[in-house]
Amino acid sequence: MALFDAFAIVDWSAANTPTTGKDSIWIALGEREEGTFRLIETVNPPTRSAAMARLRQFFRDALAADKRVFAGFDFPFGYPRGAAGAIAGTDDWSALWSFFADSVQDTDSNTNNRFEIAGRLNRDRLAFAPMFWGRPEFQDIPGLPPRRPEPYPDALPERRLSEDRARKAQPVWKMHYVGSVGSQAVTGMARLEQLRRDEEFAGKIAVWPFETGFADKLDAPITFAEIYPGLSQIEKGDKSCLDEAQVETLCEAFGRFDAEGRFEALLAAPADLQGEDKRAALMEEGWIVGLGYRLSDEVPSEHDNSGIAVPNRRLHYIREPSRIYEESFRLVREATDLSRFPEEAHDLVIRMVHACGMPEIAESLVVSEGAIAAGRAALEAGAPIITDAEMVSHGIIVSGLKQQNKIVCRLNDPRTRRIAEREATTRSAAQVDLWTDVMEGAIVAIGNAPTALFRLIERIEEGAPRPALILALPVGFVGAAESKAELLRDDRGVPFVTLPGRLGGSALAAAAVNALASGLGE
Ligand SMILES: C/C1=C2N=C(/C=C3N=C(/C(C)=C4\N[C@@](C)([C@@H]5N=C1[C@](C)(CCC(=O)O)[C@H]5CC(=O)O)[C@@](C)(CC(=O)O)[C@@H]4CCC(=O)O)[C@@](C)(CC(=O)O)[C@@H]\3CCC(=O)O)C(C)(C)[C@@H]/2CCC(=O)O
Repeated sequence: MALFDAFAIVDWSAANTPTTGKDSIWIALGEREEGTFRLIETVNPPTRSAAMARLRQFFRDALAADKRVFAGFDFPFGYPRGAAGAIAGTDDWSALWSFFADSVQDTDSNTNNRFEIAGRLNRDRLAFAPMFWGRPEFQDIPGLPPRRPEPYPDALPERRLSEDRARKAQPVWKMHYVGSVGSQAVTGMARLEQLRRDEEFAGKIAVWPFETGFADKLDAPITFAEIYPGLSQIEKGDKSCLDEAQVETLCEAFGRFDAEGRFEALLAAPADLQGEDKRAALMEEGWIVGLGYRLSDEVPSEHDNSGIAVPNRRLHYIREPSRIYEESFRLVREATDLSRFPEEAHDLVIRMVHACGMPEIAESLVVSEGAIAAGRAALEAGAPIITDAEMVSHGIIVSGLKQQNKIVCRLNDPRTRRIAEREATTRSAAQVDLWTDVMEGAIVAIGNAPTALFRLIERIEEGAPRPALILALPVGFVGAAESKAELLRDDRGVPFVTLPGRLGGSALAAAAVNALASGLGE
């Protein structure tokens, strides 16, 4: 027998401004009718207030028609065990919801104080275990570090049991960055608790699994439950964004399961959730609909027992190259402090951070005065690009070199080996002696070998032709920091870009050339 007559599936967002489209709030609404299920409407409200207004109307209409509603929300309904006690004084989910309902200020235009709340909790109630982290790099929030601290506190668990089991789920303490759910949890719990307190709905809402004992008592007019679209493999298809596809697919899948009498199995406690773990799930951590549900043999699926089968089985990831670049550069900008660099160096910093995935390199990267202009002018004049390793050469996007600049690497020149043997040095350093004919006004990109940078400095001191720019990015433990320190001590009149210390690498050197040649485009 079907449990519900109407379904609302909500993809929540903690955005700070009114937002629509990707990464905003999406709500799919559906109804069961004569044994089948149909989607009624999918809406994309720009603010949390607008979303709640639409949901209220949906619930109101359902109550008036004596219909029972299932409402799934894609944010955590609880924190790892022990957190509710620390934050709200009682090991109980409802104390936590009350705490957020009373503390969160979330305006009709979406501005909210979620980061401040996390920072304040870290400073006082969670001072013994300041678990919250993640914020926009330049928003200074006392108590809330931008990145996950190392070492990370261990006085409270980092993950709920359900997050451990749903492999891709992120911990609720992470308030910012891709895939984070911490901010959604804070703003979401606050909004749902306010609805529970509202006279119109008080006593008519049950929160799964806390108040329903998983599937023991599913008779409330409205059931709220935590869902996680990551349990299913859903593709964007012809929808405007993945979020839209996810809410519609789950709404239809849940509605269909229920019409077939199979939805209760997704709400039941998994057989292997027992003892203290089950108690924690029921008291404070919560659970995710369908997590641990074993698909029956009649449903063909590639899933193991950690997922819900929906018709579409392709993994979800961004495939379009241009979108990957666009999204990546957007995230790099968000996470990187560019304020120290002149405008003209921004593309270079962004591309380098993009190449190694470490925004923190921007804290120590050195771009000497005039380096960017010198590099661009050299490329424009058709100067060659000299590299210490083939890897650097191969990382350079040739289509971005408007003057078809020559790329020179003499590591594998037969003469290099002979010099290396004669001088008892590396091939990387030996090849520098063969650069004389191309060095005047060139860009030298060193991404691997510290000995190549040392030898280049020696050659410049010996009076060899001067390059226009040195991209000094050797990497490693032997000589990398020392060779760069030598250049920083005295640049011998040649502009340079360098990253002090061990960090560097061929990819970074190639990315630096690519930024000079074509900015953030091809
Ligand atoms: C000591 C060397 C280091 N190499 C590192 C890292 C990587 N090197 C790779 C590869 C494939 C190559 N490295 C050579 C340049 C080779 N590496 C050395 C040398 C022995 C000495 C360099 C120096 O200390 O200045 C050097 C050989 C030489 O005689 O110059 C390479 C030429 C070796 C070879 O194939 O013969 C070769 C370059 C090939 C090319 O592209 O042309 C790695 C891919 C190895 C790997 O990880 O599998 C890696 C790439 C790192 C990068 O981003 O470029 C270190 C760690 C840089 C190290 C120097 C510092 C240290 O701590 O030891």
